[in-house]
Amino acid sequence: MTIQTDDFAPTPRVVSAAPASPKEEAIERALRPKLLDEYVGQQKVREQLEIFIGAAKKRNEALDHVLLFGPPGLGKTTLSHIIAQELGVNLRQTSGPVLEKPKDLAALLTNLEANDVLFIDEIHRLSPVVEEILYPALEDYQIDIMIGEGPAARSIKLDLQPFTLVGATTRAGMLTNPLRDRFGIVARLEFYTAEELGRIVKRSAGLLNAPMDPEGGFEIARRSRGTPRIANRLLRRVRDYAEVKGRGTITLDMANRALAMLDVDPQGFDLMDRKLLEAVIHRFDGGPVGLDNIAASIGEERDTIEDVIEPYLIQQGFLQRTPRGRIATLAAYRHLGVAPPQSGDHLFPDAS
Ligand SMILES: Nc1ncnc2c1ncn2[C@@H]1O[C@H](COP(=O)(O)OP(=O)(O)OP(=O)(O)O)[C@@H](O)[C@H]1O
Ligand SMILES: [Mg+2]
Repeated sequence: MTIQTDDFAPTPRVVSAAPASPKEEAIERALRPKLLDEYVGQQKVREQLEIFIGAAKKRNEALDHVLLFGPPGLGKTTLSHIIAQELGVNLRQTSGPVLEKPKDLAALLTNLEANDVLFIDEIHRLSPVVEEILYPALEDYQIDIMIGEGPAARSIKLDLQPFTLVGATTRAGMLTNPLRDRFGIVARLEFYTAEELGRIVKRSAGLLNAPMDPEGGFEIARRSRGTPRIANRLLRRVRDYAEVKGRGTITLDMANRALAMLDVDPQGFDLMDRKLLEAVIHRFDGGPVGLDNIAASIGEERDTIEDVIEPYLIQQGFLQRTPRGRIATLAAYRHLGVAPPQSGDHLFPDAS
């Protein structure tokens, strides 16, 4: 397999978890594991799916509907493809914002073959009218559609083939209850450990024919914000760097220098992460501060902060989410080399 490398074209955020360009999406597809066995990490989710998929196949039934949620780049789309592949059925793919009208969804549903997988990305963005026809489809494999217009309009019931809906969202909290209740399997994807990302980087380097020594690979893994998409992206950047500035092999030294150039710090934080922590510490005295104030202060969308930037900072213990707002922890002060305030009461909101 030959895969084009990225050049040094600047992207808005090198550790942004969203795919940067159509070109990057093509590379991602090439690096995507195809089978459950190749899917690294997420052990609990993998074990569950293995059992449920095995059982569904044995009974020749459709798998229960699956909801996948977690921050961008953790492998939701990848997993949806794997589910269809392991079931040995077709995958039809769409997304919440694309399905504008009930008939868009009806067309997809009526074309499904028995036990197929319908993947709806960003399912929290389905419009209410579309969501409405999804309910009976999920429950009874039936849809009600309107034929004709005005006084002559009437509703007819159509039977569907049994199918599996795989829904993906970065925010399970934004799903309506009736929709969430219709998923039999709910899988929350977690950030990956450095060791798991190390395995992903090693596999990708192999597919890209990029020579890499283990220390170089581990450094990339360690600084990838727990996210496979970022690991694969940093790998390609470091590979470019090693080709131009070194002898082509990704070594620890090459990784360190390339990552410094890309402003990815030893913790794996980039400029946006540091900007956020700095704002909370310097402009809001360490917090608590509300999301909207942080958003205004650093010039980012509230949603981006909530979906993309803060989950990792929170998981790593640099930021805390409290009912009164976000708080920078002692780890954040230390990381930025700022002396924590003398009275550290607000760092421990529960103690007051
Ligand atoms: N468990 C994994 N093992 C190996 N590679 C993975 C794994 N999960 C994700 N990847 C890699 O990371 C890339 C991004 O994953 P994917 O597109 O599935 O993320 P996503 O959760 O759908 O993101 P988004 O929320 O932006 O849609 C994939 O192309 C794949 O190469
Ligand atoms: Mg996706």
